[in-house]
Amino acid sequence: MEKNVGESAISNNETLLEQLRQKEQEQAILLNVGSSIAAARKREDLWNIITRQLLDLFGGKYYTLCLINEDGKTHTPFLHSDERTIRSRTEDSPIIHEHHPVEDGIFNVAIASDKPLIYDLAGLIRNKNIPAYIYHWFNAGIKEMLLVKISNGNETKGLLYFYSTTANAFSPSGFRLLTGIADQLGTGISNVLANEKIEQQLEEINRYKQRLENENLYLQEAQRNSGDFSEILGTSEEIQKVFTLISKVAPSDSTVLLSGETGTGKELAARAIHNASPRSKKLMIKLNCAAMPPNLIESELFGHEKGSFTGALDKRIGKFELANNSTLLLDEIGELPLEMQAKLLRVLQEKEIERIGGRGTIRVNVRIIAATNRNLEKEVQAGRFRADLYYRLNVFPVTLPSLNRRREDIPLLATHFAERYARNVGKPVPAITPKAMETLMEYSWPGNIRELEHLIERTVLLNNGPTIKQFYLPVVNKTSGAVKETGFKVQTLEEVEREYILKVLRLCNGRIAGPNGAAVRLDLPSTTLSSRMQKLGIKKEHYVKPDETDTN
Ligand SMILES: Nc1ncnc2c1ncn2[C@@H]1O[C@H](COP(=O)(O)OP(=O)(O)OP(=O)(O)O)[C@@H](O)[C@H]1O
Repeated sequence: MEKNVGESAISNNETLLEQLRQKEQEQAILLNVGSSIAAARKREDLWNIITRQLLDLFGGKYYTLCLINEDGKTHTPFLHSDERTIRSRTEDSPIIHEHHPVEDGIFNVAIASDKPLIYDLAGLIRNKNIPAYIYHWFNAGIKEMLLVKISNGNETKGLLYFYSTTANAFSPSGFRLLTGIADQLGTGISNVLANEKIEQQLEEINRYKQRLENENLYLQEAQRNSGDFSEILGTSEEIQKVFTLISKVAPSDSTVLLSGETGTGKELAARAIHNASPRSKKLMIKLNCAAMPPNLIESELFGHEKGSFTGALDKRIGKFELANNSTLLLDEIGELPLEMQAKLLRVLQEKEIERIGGRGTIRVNVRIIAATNRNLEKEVQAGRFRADLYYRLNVFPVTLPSLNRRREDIPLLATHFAERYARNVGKPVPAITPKAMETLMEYSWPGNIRELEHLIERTVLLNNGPTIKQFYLPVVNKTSGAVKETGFKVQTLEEVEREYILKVLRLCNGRIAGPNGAAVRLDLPSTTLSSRMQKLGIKKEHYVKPDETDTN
């Protein structure tokens, strides 16, 4: 009897010792895993801890860690085993599903329980209304599932599921350790989420910084260009009429519609109006309606909120907002797609804009100057331009004369450009001989002042000596302005480039950007192609048949 008492005392001691050892072991594990969790800053750190340490420790093969969403009604996988390693006969992977209901008969039960729960899957699927993911796991050969609630203090964050391919893999003896680790995971997850938020905010700040830098560059560029446009030259009666109109309209807030052939100085006139207006302290903002795909014009004009459409990675301030209390030049207004015409009209009427994806309207005070080389009246008759928008823009029309109609200004302009470009390249200013000037006077100037300017720039660069004796102009029939049939026509590189771009544009059905656009064929960024086209005076009507213009 005594011996028995002694034996049971020994065995009691051994049990106590065993329990003590187990507790010490658990504490060592808790300490080890706990310090790894405390050091975790990124999601992948936690993924590594669960995948490499916890699965083995508790006898699981796969796991999913789901967090309750802000709505409190759904949960979403936050971390899970590598999906490629899970082979299930159900094609539909529950892991990739974004939202699962909390009240699914399993999740809600497990988060309400103080202890971890073990489920036998074969038994579970005999019940009705079992969530789809249980079938998925069953089909992947899962026999048992262990669930433990994840909390941070009093806040229930979610649930950790362990899955085992063998029966009786999980044991309640590990519950104390598992609960301890789950608590640490709760804190670890909160840290990682806070860190992710900080990184996201930093990224956002960097993007804003980048955007501000871009806007700053744009403004600096506009400022630089405005220096070039400060003077409209000409003494002809035609240009004097324009001066009078500009000086009359400039001080007001009236909308101005500038028309005239390409290169006649519409943008220059717009800058002159702005510079002579009370808004001149602010920069004039310009949007070229033809130089970008129609779907981008809206966001260029009105801006967009981050994520408002695919590709809207950032919030963007539109030109209307940038031009607040200043002037907005809508260049090539005749190219504006009909749908955008309606939106522009609304803004002009309401004087408020709404960013794409924005929640409210923003009041703006913008003076509009529109420019076009199309005959807008004809465009209205052809149904390509809204009559109501035309009347709203045509408050104060100013037509810039073609160079043909102000030939007497050619010597003044040619001398001015020769001076400017010689100074630019550090050469002495060349004089233009009367004979050379005569050839300029005889030419038809389809590209107007821009063409004259480019010719002089080229000539100044190539010219040696103190005088320009000759200009290399396309050979034209003086009366008809047509090129002579000489078999071979010497063309400037710029003309060849112009023709070649036009050919490619026609080949691409007038498309500039996009996979089938001319920019791709020419291996150029579409913005570069658009600015080349602008420099070369290439207009839409040069490469799109009139009946196609509004569909392009
Ligand atoms: N009267 C002028 N005096 C001096 N330079 C001028 C004059 N008119 C135009 N220019 C010059 O000619 C070039 C073309 O002018 P601008 O860009 O204003 O023409 P545009 O009519 O707006 O052309 P587009 O319709 O092709 O946009 C510019 O470099 C400008 O400096």
